[in-house]
Amino acid sequence: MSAQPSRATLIDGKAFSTGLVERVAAASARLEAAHGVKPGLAVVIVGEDPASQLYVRNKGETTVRAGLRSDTHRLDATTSQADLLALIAELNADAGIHGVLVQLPLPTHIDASVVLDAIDPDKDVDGFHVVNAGRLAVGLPGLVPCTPLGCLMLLKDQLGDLSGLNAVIIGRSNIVGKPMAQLLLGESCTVTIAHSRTRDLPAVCRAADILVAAVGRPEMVRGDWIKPGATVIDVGINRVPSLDPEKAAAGKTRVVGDVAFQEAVQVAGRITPVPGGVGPMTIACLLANTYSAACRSIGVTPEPLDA
Ligand SMILES: Nc1nc2c(c(=O)[nH]1)N[C@@H](CN(C=O)c1ccc(C(=O)N[C@@H](CCC(=O)O)C(=O)O)cc1)CN2
Repeated sequence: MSAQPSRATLIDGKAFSTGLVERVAAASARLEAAHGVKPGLAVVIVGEDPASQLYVRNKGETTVRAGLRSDTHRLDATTSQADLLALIAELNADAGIHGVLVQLPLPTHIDASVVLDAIDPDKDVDGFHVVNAGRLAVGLPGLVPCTPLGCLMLLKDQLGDLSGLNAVIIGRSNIVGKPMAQLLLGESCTVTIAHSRTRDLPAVCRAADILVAAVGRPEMVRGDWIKPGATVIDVGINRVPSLDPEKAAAGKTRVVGDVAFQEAVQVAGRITPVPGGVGPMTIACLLANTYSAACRSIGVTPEPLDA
Protein backbone atom coordinates (compact mmCIF):
# COMPACT_ATOMS: atom_id res chain seq x y z
CA MET A 1 0.00 0.00 0.00
CA SER A 2 1.44 3.40 -0.95
CA ALA A 3 1.77 6.01 1.80
CA GLN A 4 -0.81 8.83 1.69
CA PRO A 5 0.77 12.26 1.34
CA SER A 6 0.45 14.07 4.67
CA ARG A 7 -1.82 17.09 4.79
CA ALA A 8 -0.76 20.34 6.41
CA THR A 9 -2.31 21.52 9.66
CA LEU A 10 -4.76 24.34 8.95
CA ILE A 11 -4.05 27.55 10.83
CA ASP A 12 -7.48 28.75 11.96
CA GLY A 13 -7.25 32.55 11.82
CA LYS A 14 -10.98 32.89 12.39
CA ALA A 15 -10.82 31.06 15.73
CA PHE A 16 -7.66 32.91 16.79
CA SER A 17 -9.20 36.27 15.88
CA THR A 18 -12.32 35.48 17.94
CA GLY A 19 -10.12 34.88 20.98
CA LEU A 20 -8.12 38.05 20.31
CA VAL A 21 -11.27 40.18 20.07
CA GLU A 22 -12.43 38.68 23.40
CA ARG A 23 -9.09 39.58 25.00
CA VAL A 24 -9.30 43.14 23.62
CA ALA A 25 -12.85 43.43 24.98
CA ALA A 26 -11.80 42.27 28.45
CA ALA A 27 -8.69 44.49 28.56
CA SER A 28 -10.70 47.50 27.32
CA ALA A 29 -13.35 46.96 29.99
CA ARG A 30 -10.59 46.93 32.64
CA LEU A 31 -9.10 50.11 31.14
CA GLU A 32 -12.47 51.85 31.30
CA ALA A 33 -13.13 50.66 34.88
CA ALA A 34 -9.70 51.81 36.09
CA HIS A 35 -9.26 55.04 34.11
CA GLY A 36 -12.69 56.00 32.67
CA VAL A 37 -11.41 55.72 29.11
CA LYS A 38 -13.35 53.70 26.50
CA PRO A 39 -11.22 53.07 23.38
CA GLY A 40 -12.81 54.77 20.36
CA LEU A 41 -12.26 53.95 16.68
CA ALA A 42 -13.30 56.17 13.74
CA VAL A 43 -13.40 54.54 10.31
CA VAL A 44 -13.70 56.70 7.19
CA ILE A 45 -14.84 55.27 3.86
CA VAL A 46 -15.02 57.25 0.63
CA GLY A 47 -17.18 55.84 -2.16
CA GLU A 48 -19.18 52.68 -2.77
CA ASP A 49 -16.64 49.89 -3.42
CA PRO A 50 -18.63 46.80 -2.36
CA ALA A 51 -15.71 44.90 -0.78
CA SER A 52 -14.67 48.01 1.18
CA GLN A 53 -18.27 48.52 2.33
CA LEU A 54 -18.29 44.93 3.66
CA TYR A 55 -14.96 45.31 5.47
CA VAL A 56 -16.02 48.64 7.02
CA ARG A 57 -19.34 47.17 8.17
CA ASN A 58 -17.45 44.23 9.75
CA LYS A 59 -15.03 46.63 11.46
CA GLY A 60 -17.91 48.63 12.96
CA GLU A 61 -19.83 45.55 14.12
CA THR A 62 -16.76 43.89 15.66
CA THR A 63 -15.79 47.12 17.43
CA VAL A 64 -19.26 47.46 18.96
CA ARG A 65 -19.31 43.75 19.94
CA ALA A 66 -16.05 44.28 21.84
CA GLY A 67 -17.63 47.16 23.77
CA LEU A 68 -15.50 49.90 22.14
CA ARG A 69 -16.82 53.16 20.69
CA SER A 70 -17.27 52.91 16.92
CA ASP A 71 -17.88 55.86 14.57
CA THR A 72 -18.19 55.27 10.83
CA HIS A 73 -17.96 58.20 8.42
CA ARG A 74 -19.37 57.34 4.98
CA LEU A 75 -18.38 59.95 2.40
CA ASP A 76 -19.55 60.32 -1.16
CA ALA A 77 -17.19 59.11 -3.93
CA THR A 78 -16.86 62.72 -5.15
CA THR A 79 -15.64 64.04 -1.77
CA SER A 80 -12.65 66.34 -2.29
CA GLN A 81 -9.25 65.63 -0.77
CA ALA A 82 -9.55 68.93 1.16
CA ASP A 83 -12.85 67.84 2.76
CA LEU A 84 -11.38 64.45 3.67
CA LEU A 85 -8.34 66.15 5.25
CA ALA A 86 -10.67 68.46 7.21
CA LEU A 87 -12.50 65.43 8.64
CA ILE A 88 -9.19 63.80 9.60
CA ALA A 89 -8.13 67.00 11.38
CA GLU A 90 -11.40 66.89 13.38
CA LEU A 91 -10.85 63.25 14.33
CA ASN A 92 -7.23 63.94 15.29
CA ALA A 93 -8.53 66.59 17.69
CA ASP A 94 -11.34 64.44 19.18
CA ALA A 95 -10.23 63.20 22.62
CA GLY A 96 -12.82 60.38 22.56
CA ILE A 97 -11.31 58.90 19.41
CA HIS A 98 -8.06 56.94 19.85
CA GLY A 99 -7.88 55.28 16.43
CA VAL A 100 -8.47 56.80 12.97
CA LEU A 101 -8.56 54.63 9.87
CA VAL A 102 -9.21 55.57 6.25
CA GLN A 103 -10.37 52.55 4.27
CA LEU A 104 -8.32 51.77 1.15
CA PRO A 105 -8.49 51.98 -1.79
CA LEU A 106 -9.45 55.66 -2.09
CA PRO A 107 -10.94 57.14 -5.29
CA THR A 108 -8.22 58.05 -7.79
CA HIS A 109 -8.65 61.83 -7.41
CA ILE A 110 -7.38 61.54 -3.82
CA ASP A 111 -3.68 61.07 -3.00
CA ALA A 112 -3.69 58.25 -0.44
CA SER A 113 -0.19 59.01 0.88
CA VAL A 114 -1.15 62.62 1.71
CA VAL A 115 -4.30 61.43 3.49
CA LEU A 116 -2.56 58.66 5.48
CA ASP A 117 0.20 61.01 6.59
CA ALA A 118 -2.42 63.51 7.83
CA ILE A 119 -3.53 61.08 10.54
CA ASP A 120 -1.98 61.71 13.96
CA PRO A 121 0.70 58.95 14.16
CA ASP A 122 -0.46 58.09 17.69
CA LYS A 123 -4.02 57.47 16.36
CA ASP A 124 -2.82 55.71 13.19
CA VAL A 125 -4.25 52.28 14.04
CA ASP A 126 -3.51 51.07 10.50
CA GLY A 127 0.19 51.74 11.14
CA PHE A 128 0.58 53.21 7.64
CA HIS A 129 1.93 56.67 8.66
CA VAL A 130 5.55 57.23 7.71
CA VAL A 131 6.36 57.85 11.40
CA ASN A 132 5.03 54.42 12.36
CA ALA A 133 6.86 52.80 9.42
CA GLY A 134 10.04 54.46 10.73
CA ARG A 135 9.38 53.36 14.31
CA LEU A 136 8.95 49.76 13.12
CA ALA A 137 12.11 49.95 11.01
CA VAL A 138 14.27 51.07 13.94
CA GLY A 139 12.56 48.88 16.56
CA LEU A 140 10.76 51.64 18.50
CA PRO A 141 7.28 51.02 19.94
CA GLY A 142 4.52 52.23 17.61
CA LEU A 143 1.40 51.13 15.79
CA VAL A 144 2.02 48.20 13.44
CA PRO A 145 -0.02 47.45 10.26
CA CYS A 146 -2.82 45.04 11.13
CA THR A 147 -2.38 42.35 8.46
CA PRO A 148 1.33 41.67 9.09
CA LEU A 149 0.74 41.94 12.85
CA GLY A 150 -1.97 39.27 12.53
CA CYS A 151 0.35 37.04 10.47
CA LEU A 152 3.06 37.35 13.12
CA MET A 153 0.63 36.45 15.91
CA LEU A 154 -0.44 33.32 14.02
CA LEU A 155 3.19 32.35 13.34
CA LYS A 156 4.24 32.76 16.97
CA ASP A 157 1.18 30.86 18.16
CA GLN A 158 2.02 27.97 15.81
CA LEU A 159 5.83 27.87 15.95
CA GLY A 160 6.83 29.64 19.19
CA ASP A 161 10.36 30.98 18.79
CA LEU A 162 10.98 32.03 15.17
CA SER A 163 14.66 32.90 15.54
CA GLY A 164 16.99 31.55 12.88
CA LEU A 165 14.18 30.48 10.55
CA ASN A 166 14.37 31.39 6.86
CA ALA A 167 11.40 33.60 5.99
CA VAL A 168 10.53 34.52 2.41
CA ILE A 169 7.90 37.20 1.77
CA ILE A 170 6.54 37.53 -1.74
CA GLY A 171 5.45 41.14 -2.20
CA ARG A 172 7.06 44.45 -1.24
CA SER A 173 4.04 46.68 -0.51
CA ASN A 174 4.23 49.29 2.23
CA ILE A 175 1.16 47.84 3.93
CA VAL A 176 2.06 44.13 4.03
CA GLY A 177 5.40 43.02 2.52
CA LYS A 178 7.76 45.59 4.02
CA PRO A 179 6.27 45.67 7.56
CA MET A 180 6.05 41.84 7.54
CA ALA A 181 9.77 41.75 6.77
CA GLN A 182 10.53 44.17 9.61
CA LEU A 183 8.46 42.14 12.07
CA LEU A 184 10.15 38.86 11.11
CA LEU A 185 13.56 40.51 11.28
CA GLY A 186 12.57 41.65 14.78
CA GLU A 187 12.01 37.96 15.61
CA SER A 188 15.53 37.17 14.33
CA CYS A 189 14.43 35.38 11.18
CA THR A 190 16.64 35.47 8.09
CA VAL A 191 14.39 37.47 5.79
CA THR A 192 14.14 37.64 2.01
CA ILE A 193 11.66 39.94 0.25
CA ALA A 194 10.86 38.55 -3.20
CA HIS A 195 9.04 40.51 -5.91
CA SER A 196 8.26 40.69 -9.60
CA ARG A 197 11.95 41.02 -10.55
CA THR A 198 13.18 38.17 -8.33
CA ARG A 199 15.05 35.55 -10.35
CA ASP A 200 13.93 31.92 -10.02
CA LEU A 201 11.16 32.72 -7.54
CA PRO A 202 10.19 29.03 -7.07
CA ALA A 203 13.76 28.22 -5.95
CA VAL A 204 13.80 31.20 -3.55
CA CYS A 205 10.48 30.06 -2.06
CA ARG A 206 11.71 26.46 -1.67
CA ALA A 207 14.37 27.74 0.78
CA ALA A 208 11.68 29.14 3.11
CA ASP A 209 10.75 27.69 6.49
CA ILE A 210 8.12 30.46 6.57
CA LEU A 211 6.58 31.54 3.28
CA VAL A 212 4.34 34.62 3.27
CA ALA A 213 2.49 35.24 -0.01
CA ALA A 214 1.26 38.83 -0.34
CA VAL A 215 1.34 39.45 -4.03
CA GLY A 216 -2.33 39.71 -5.08
CA ARG A 217 -2.16 37.09 -7.85
CA PRO A 218 -4.63 34.23 -7.55
CA GLU A 219 -3.00 30.85 -6.77
CA MET A 220 0.42 31.95 -8.02
CA VAL A 221 2.40 29.91 -5.47
CA ARG A 222 2.35 26.26 -6.57
CA GLY A 223 2.85 23.16 -4.43
CA ASP A 224 6.34 22.49 -5.82
CA TRP A 225 7.48 25.97 -4.69
CA ILE A 226 7.07 24.91 -1.07
CA LYS A 227 9.67 23.22 1.12
CA PRO A 228 8.11 20.09 2.70
CA GLY A 229 6.94 20.95 6.22
CA ALA A 230 7.16 24.74 5.74
CA THR A 231 4.64 27.13 7.27
CA VAL A 232 2.68 28.99 4.59
CA ILE A 233 0.84 32.24 5.30
CA ASP A 234 -1.47 33.27 2.48
CA VAL A 235 -2.35 36.97 2.60
CA GLY A 236 -4.06 37.03 -0.81
CA ILE A 237 -7.78 37.77 -1.15
CA ASN A 238 -8.59 37.44 -4.84
CA ARG A 239 -12.05 37.22 -6.34
CA VAL A 240 -12.20 34.76 -9.26
CA PRO A 241 -15.17 33.33 -11.19
CA SER A 242 -17.20 30.62 -9.45
CA LEU A 243 -16.24 27.01 -10.32
CA ASP A 244 -19.85 26.36 -11.30
CA PRO A 245 -20.10 27.54 -14.97
CA GLU A 246 -23.73 28.61 -14.57
CA LYS A 247 -22.93 30.69 -11.49
CA ALA A 248 -19.79 32.08 -13.18
CA ALA A 249 -21.89 33.13 -16.17
CA ALA A 250 -24.19 34.93 -13.75
CA GLY A 251 -21.18 36.82 -12.40
CA LYS A 252 -20.80 34.84 -9.14
CA THR A 253 -17.29 34.81 -7.69
CA ARG A 254 -15.32 32.94 -5.04
CA VAL A 255 -12.37 34.09 -2.98
CA VAL A 256 -8.95 32.42 -3.40
CA GLY A 257 -5.54 33.25 -2.00
CA ASP A 258 -2.16 33.77 -3.63
CA VAL A 259 -1.34 30.09 -2.94
CA ALA A 260 -2.72 27.10 -4.88
CA PHE A 261 -4.22 25.66 -1.70
CA GLN A 262 -5.02 22.11 -2.88
CA GLU A 263 -1.41 21.62 -4.00
CA ALA A 264 0.20 23.45 -1.08
CA VAL A 265 -1.74 21.57 1.58
CA GLN A 266 -0.07 18.32 0.44
CA VAL A 267 3.45 19.72 0.99
CA ALA A 268 3.36 22.37 3.72
CA GLY A 269 3.49 21.58 7.44
CA ARG A 270 1.00 24.33 8.29
CA ILE A 271 -1.01 26.67 6.12
CA THR A 272 -3.59 29.46 6.46
CA PRO A 273 -6.75 28.89 4.40
CA VAL A 274 -8.49 31.61 2.37
CA PRO A 275 -11.04 32.58 3.55
CA GLY A 276 -10.69 32.07 7.29
CA GLY A 277 -6.94 32.58 7.70
CA VAL A 278 -5.25 35.95 7.69
CA GLY A 279 -8.31 38.06 6.74
CA PRO A 280 -10.15 37.87 10.09
CA MET A 281 -6.89 38.69 11.92
CA THR A 282 -6.76 42.08 10.17
CA ILE A 283 -9.90 43.30 11.93
CA ALA A 284 -8.99 41.75 15.30
CA CYS A 285 -5.58 43.47 15.19
CA LEU A 286 -7.28 46.77 14.37
CA LEU A 287 -9.15 46.49 17.67
CA ALA A 288 -5.94 45.52 19.46
CA ASN A 289 -4.22 48.61 18.02
CA THR A 290 -7.14 50.83 19.07
CA TYR A 291 -6.91 49.47 22.62
CA SER A 292 -3.11 50.09 22.67
CA ALA A 293 -3.54 53.62 21.29
CA ALA A 294 -6.13 54.40 23.99
CA CYS A 295 -3.77 53.12 26.72
CA ARG A 296 -0.83 55.12 25.40
CA SER A 297 -2.96 58.28 25.13
CA ILE A 298 -3.19 58.30 28.95
CA GLY A 299 0.30 56.92 29.64
CA VAL A 300 -0.86 53.41 30.59
CA THR A 301 1.10 50.35 29.41
CA PRO A 302 -1.24 48.11 27.38
CA GLU A 303 -1.84 44.61 28.75
CA PRO A 304 -0.30 41.87 26.59
CA LEU A 305 -2.96 40.42 24.29
CA ASP A 306 -1.21 37.19 23.24
CA ALA A 307 -3.13 33.92 23.47
N1 LIG B 1 -7.21 51.11 5.67
C1 LIG B 1 -7.13 49.84 5.29
N2 LIG B 1 -7.63 49.46 4.11
C2 LIG B 1 -7.52 48.16 3.74
C3 LIG B 1 -6.92 47.18 4.59
C4 LIG B 1 -6.40 47.62 5.82
O1 LIG B 1 -5.81 46.85 6.63
N3 LIG B 1 -6.53 48.95 6.15
N4 LIG B 1 -6.91 45.84 4.25
C5 LIG B 1 -7.74 45.39 3.14
C6 LIG B 1 -9.17 45.11 3.46
N5 LIG B 1 -9.47 44.60 4.82
C7 LIG B 1 -9.54 45.49 5.83
O2 LIG B 1 -9.66 46.66 5.66
C8 LIG B 1 -9.85 43.25 5.02
C9 LIG B 1 -9.81 42.33 4.01
C10 LIG B 1 -10.29 41.02 4.22
C11 LIG B 1 -10.80 40.64 5.45
C12 LIG B 1 -11.37 39.28 5.66
O3 LIG B 1 -11.78 38.96 6.75
N6 LIG B 1 -11.47 38.46 4.62
C13 LIG B 1 -12.16 37.20 4.65
C14 LIG B 1 -12.79 36.97 3.28
C15 LIG B 1 -13.88 37.99 3.04
C16 LIG B 1 -14.37 37.99 1.63
O4 LIG B 1 -15.02 37.03 1.25
O5 LIG B 1 -14.15 39.01 0.95
C17 LIG B 1 -11.19 36.07 4.96
O6 LIG B 1 -10.03 36.15 4.49
O7 LIG B 1 -11.59 35.14 5.63
C18 LIG B 1 -10.82 41.56 6.46
C19 LIG B 1 -10.36 42.86 6.25
C20 LIG B 1 -7.74 46.44 2.04
N7 LIG B 1 -8.02 47.74 2.55
